[in-house]
Amino acid sequence: MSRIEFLGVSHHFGERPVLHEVDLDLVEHRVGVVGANGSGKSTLARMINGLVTPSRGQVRVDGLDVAKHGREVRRTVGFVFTNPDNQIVMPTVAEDVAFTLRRRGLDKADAAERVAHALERFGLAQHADHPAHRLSGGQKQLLALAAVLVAEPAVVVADEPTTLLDARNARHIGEMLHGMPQQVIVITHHLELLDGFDRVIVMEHGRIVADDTPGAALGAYRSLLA
Ligand SMILES: Nc1ncnc2c1ncn2[C@@H]1O[C@H](COP(=O)(O)OP(=O)(O)OP(=O)(O)O)[C@@H](O)[C@H]1O
Repeated sequence: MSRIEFLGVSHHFGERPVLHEVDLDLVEHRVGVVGANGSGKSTLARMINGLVTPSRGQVRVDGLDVAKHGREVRRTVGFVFTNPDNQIVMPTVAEDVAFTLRRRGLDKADAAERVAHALERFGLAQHADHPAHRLSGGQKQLLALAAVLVAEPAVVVADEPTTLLDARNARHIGEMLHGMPQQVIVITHHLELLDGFDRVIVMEHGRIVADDTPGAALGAYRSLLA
């Protein structure tokens, strides 16, 4: 597994403080992050691959300061957004999955094989040449995940990947995330997604208020919500 460290991380957007002195050392296979709306989860997640740079402190991935080595870190950390429409950039399903690989300079035959394998794995093979925007919401989320995973990142950060999905597709994406060999960091309001995870972090007002096994952490979170 990779090692993701937050060292004294604070953040503010303009005048608004969003994270306060966060210290974390994440080495587990599956880590969940929960918390009320606006508690700072997405900001925390985005710092892992440099989409947000902390106002103070440092985030490191395998010892590399994300603020200084963003490009290198993004080869290790794949990011799945809540809304797949923000992530789909090419006209067809296969082209979208191939896009990351093309940017990495893979030769055509090698890339085509990896794309075919990714589409197969995510049940999208029969849609390879279809327009990506015509897929259903669940299929789009699968496409977004396939497009990230085809590059074989060591870490996948997924920010509320099931929020837009119906229960069946949410379960499917949940199973995918759970079964992946990669280190997975999942931000979610769907607490059942975190069953069997190794560690769950609870955030409130930009602070970590619980950090434990899913049972204990989610118990603490439910008490907070009550
Ligand atoms: N780019 C931005 N500019 C200004 N404020 C922002 C920006 N992004 C987030 N915020 C603010 O930072 C705070 C934390 O937002 P964040 O998205 O990290 O929370 P969250 O826990 O992921 O919330 P949710 O569960 O609603 O997605 C919120 O008050 C939000 O309005």
